[in-house]
Amino acid sequence: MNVSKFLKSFQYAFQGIVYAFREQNFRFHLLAAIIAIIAGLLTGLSQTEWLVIIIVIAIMLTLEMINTAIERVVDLTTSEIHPLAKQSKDLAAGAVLVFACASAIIGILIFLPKWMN
Ligand SMILES: Nc1ncnc2c1ncn2[C@@H]1O[C@H](COP(=O)(O)OP(=O)(O)OP(=O)(O)O)[C@@H](O)[C@H]1O
Repeated sequence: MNVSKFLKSFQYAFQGIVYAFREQNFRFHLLAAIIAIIAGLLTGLSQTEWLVIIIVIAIMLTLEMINTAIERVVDLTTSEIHPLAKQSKDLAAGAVLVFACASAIIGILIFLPKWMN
C-alpha cells in the first residue's frame, strides 16, 4: 500500500470540505446541525435517538456537498443555457430539499414529544 498516496487522498478530501465551507447552503445546514446537537444535549436523547440525529446530519451535509459537486461539473461542462444542465442542477437541489424535509419531520418526531412532557 502506498502510504503517501493514501495520505494525499485524505488531504484532497479535506480540501473538499474546505470548499464546502465556502458554500452558504452548507454553512446553513451546519448551523442547523449544531442547533440540533445543542437541543439534543439540553433535551436529553436516548442512544438510538442520537444515532438517528447523527446519521441525518451526516447524510444532509454529504448531500449538500454532492449537490455542490454536481453544480461544479455542470458549470464545467457548459457555460451555455441548456435544459439538461437545468435539470441536473434542479434534480440535485431537489434531492437536498427532499432530505431536508424528511430531516425536519424526523427532528419534530424526536423532539416534540419530549418538549410536550
Ligand atoms: N447552464 C445552465 N442552463 C440552464 N439552466 C441553468 C444553467 N445553470 C444554472 N441553471 C439554472 O438556473 C437556476 C440557478 O442556477 P445556479 O447555478 O445559480 O444555481 P444555484 O442553486 O443558485 O447555485 P449556486 O449555489 O452556485 O448559487 C437553477 O434553476 C439552475 O438549474
